[in-house]
Amino acid sequence: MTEYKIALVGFGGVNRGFAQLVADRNAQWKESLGFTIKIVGVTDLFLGSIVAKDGLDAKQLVALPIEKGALAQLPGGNAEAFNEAVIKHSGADIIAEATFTNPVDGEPATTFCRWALESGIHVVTTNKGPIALHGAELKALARRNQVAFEYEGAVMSGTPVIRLAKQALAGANVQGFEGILNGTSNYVLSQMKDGLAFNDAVVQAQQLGYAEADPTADVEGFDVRLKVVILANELLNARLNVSDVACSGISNISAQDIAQASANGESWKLIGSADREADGSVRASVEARLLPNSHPLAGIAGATNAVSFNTELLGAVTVSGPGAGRIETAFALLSDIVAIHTAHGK
Ligand SMILES: NC(=O)c1ccc[n+]([C@@H]2O[C@H](COP(=O)([O-])OP(=O)(O)OC[C@H]3O[C@@H](n4cnc5c(N)ncnc54)[C@H](O)[C@@H]3O)[C@@H](O)[C@H]2O)c1
Ligand SMILES: N[C@@H](CCO)C(=O)O
Repeated sequence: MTEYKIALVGFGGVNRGFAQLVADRNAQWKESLGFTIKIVGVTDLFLGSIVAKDGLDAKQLVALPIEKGALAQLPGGNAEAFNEAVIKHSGADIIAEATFTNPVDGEPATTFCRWALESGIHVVTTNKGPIALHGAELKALARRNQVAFEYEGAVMSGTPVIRLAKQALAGANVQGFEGILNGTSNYVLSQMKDGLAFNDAVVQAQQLGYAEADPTADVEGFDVRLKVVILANELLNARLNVSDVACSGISNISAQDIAQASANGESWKLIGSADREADGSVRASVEARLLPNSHPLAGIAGATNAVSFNTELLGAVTVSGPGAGRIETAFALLSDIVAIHTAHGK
């Protein structure tokens, strides 16, 4: 029986959700997935850090109060976040990286991924920054060190669109995609349709664990822009940079605009899209669009996301599912570990 030793880098909503899954389901995974998980380290800027080579009690971690330096309350814990020591020296086989997404330079998460990969440790991450901004370099580093770099949760949370499009649609020739790729902004638009004010809807999305640390990234389209870059580079072999993608958000859509759209049988949606052009180049954008209610993406409500892949052989293939949420995104980390087990497991 394989036991994976995991260190959690960032212990906010997603990695706490992952600890919750371990607490509730580890015994079940032994039967259904053929492995179990031992959490051997946690490090978080706010909570501190801890290493326990014999394993930490996942239930105890889930119950940890969200207080500055809280990990110091556990035996052997420290109020300081010794990120490098936890990543390199906790004895982990896999690092689960879930710190803040930095849409500007992807740091410090990219450095965390480099430390792990250079040390021969697999990385699973839900952080969009390292992949959108440094994906090619990190994938090459993983290959050189014969370890995995997996990031299914970076796009559409627990809904497995990256693997689905790369593996199950291989040969169908994806030519482009359009989708609702941000749970927070879609939640805000849905709540505004039901009469809630923009700012109150953003606060609700934060409370539900959907929003980025700075929700400007959600409502101004920056988060979708990272996801468009990730999907276009993965599926269309594009080499897009963030600056190649024209980007605007939903903050200028008023309650009146939404009411007017409803009266006309239309809905506002924040759409990220990319298409291969006749000359082989890829054009991508993020913008709010007014869709007729008959459009397949118009009825996608709340934090649900959906993406429609335009394929040469099948036409449109549309996938919809959770686009944000703590447990939903923690599931993506589990699916990455399953992929590692399939490719590298004994
Ligand atoms: N929440 C979601 O629905 C969701 C979905 C998909 C992807 N993501 C991505 O997953 C990541 C984690 O999301 P979350 O909701 O858990 O965020 P969060 O804000 O709840 O948690 C992030 C944690 O990282 C810690 N952190 C930040 N910088 C750090 C550093 N330099 N060193 C150590 N710890 C640091 C913070 O203290 C915080 O506890 C983000 O990159 C987010 O964009 C989140
Ligand atoms: N803040 C992001 C999390 C998922 O990447 C969203 O709302 O979609």
